[in-house]
Amino acid sequence: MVNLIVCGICGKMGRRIATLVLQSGKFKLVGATEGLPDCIGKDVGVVLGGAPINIKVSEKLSDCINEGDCVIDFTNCKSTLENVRCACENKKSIVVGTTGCDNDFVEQIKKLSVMCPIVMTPNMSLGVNILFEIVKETARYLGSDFDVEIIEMHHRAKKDAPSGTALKLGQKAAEGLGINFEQNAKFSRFGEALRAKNEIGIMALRGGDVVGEHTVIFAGDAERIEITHKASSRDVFAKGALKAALWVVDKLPGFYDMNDVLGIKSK
Ligand SMILES: NC(=O)C1=CN([C@@H]2O[C@H](COP(=O)(O)OP(=O)(O)OC[C@H]3O[C@@H](n4cnc5c(N)ncnc54)[C@H](OP(=O)(O)O)[C@@H]3O)[C@@H](O)[C@H]2O)C=CC1
Ligand SMILES: O=C(O)C1=N[C@H](C(=O)O)C[C@H](O)C1
Repeated sequence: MVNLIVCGICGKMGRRIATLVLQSGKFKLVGATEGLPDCIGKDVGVVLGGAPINIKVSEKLSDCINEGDCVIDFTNCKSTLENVRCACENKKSIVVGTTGCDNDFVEQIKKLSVMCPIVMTPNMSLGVNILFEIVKETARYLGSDFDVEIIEMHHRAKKDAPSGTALKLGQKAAEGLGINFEQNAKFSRFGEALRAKNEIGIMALRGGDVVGEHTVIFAGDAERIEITHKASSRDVFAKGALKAALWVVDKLPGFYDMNDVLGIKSK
């Protein structure tokens, strides 16, 4: 049984993770945190729409960290960094799903991972993690005669763009092509925009309640490959996060991703 703390319990992902945890025989929910003032101090069971379970929503991870073995964090960059620091200083493991953070954030998380095991990935679904590898391999086979374009669509409440997943898909395509992603990424187009060789285009659409959709297009002369992943429920991410928590809880300090959790060997 893994004693789990969920950060961002009143958010879209936090709610689904905590609900699945309460239905699972492998986890015990021992703590939760939230930034929303209306949610802090409430009973977690009530927050999730059920009966009280005698666990209160804390304002800070340091208020409940002693109870847990592992933390799952889907919040925002500032809060995630504080939570990773707190987990590592207390020798706990942590799974991070937060996206939209800059390179400096990633470097700081990597530095902290010398103290505790951290799984961090922009997408915890099995399908997308397979897609990452398919995209890398497809780019490698097709080479630079095929133009790579990435389109993502998410719900109207998503705060960051493009999605962390779209960025990682771009990185995977760049790896397959043997080029630098940052130097070749082209975010949206407007006005004069003749396509450069090796450009990797990334477009973000927002609207409605779309859970998460990503399409990678390889456009050649007279033929085109389009590979799409559509998530129709946040449970695919929540189940991936729980799989990561079960995996990471007894690991040595280090920085891990879903390939480690799922046993995917990137070629
Ligand atoms: N890796 C993956 O598989 C996935 C990643 N994500 C990413 O996860 C993140 C969260 O997504 P989602 O759940 O949809 O977003 P939400 O905005 O619905 O939830 C985030 C929650 O975290 C809360 N929060 C803010 N500050 C703190 C704090 N200091 N302590 C605790 N909680 C805090 C927010 O409160 P407030 O509203 O007050 O800020 C909010 O309730 C995003 O970056 C998203 O892109 C999402 C789905 C899958
Ligand atoms: O904010 C979301 O909802 C999602 N965010 C992740 C991302 O930015 O890649 C993953 C998923 O597509 C849902």
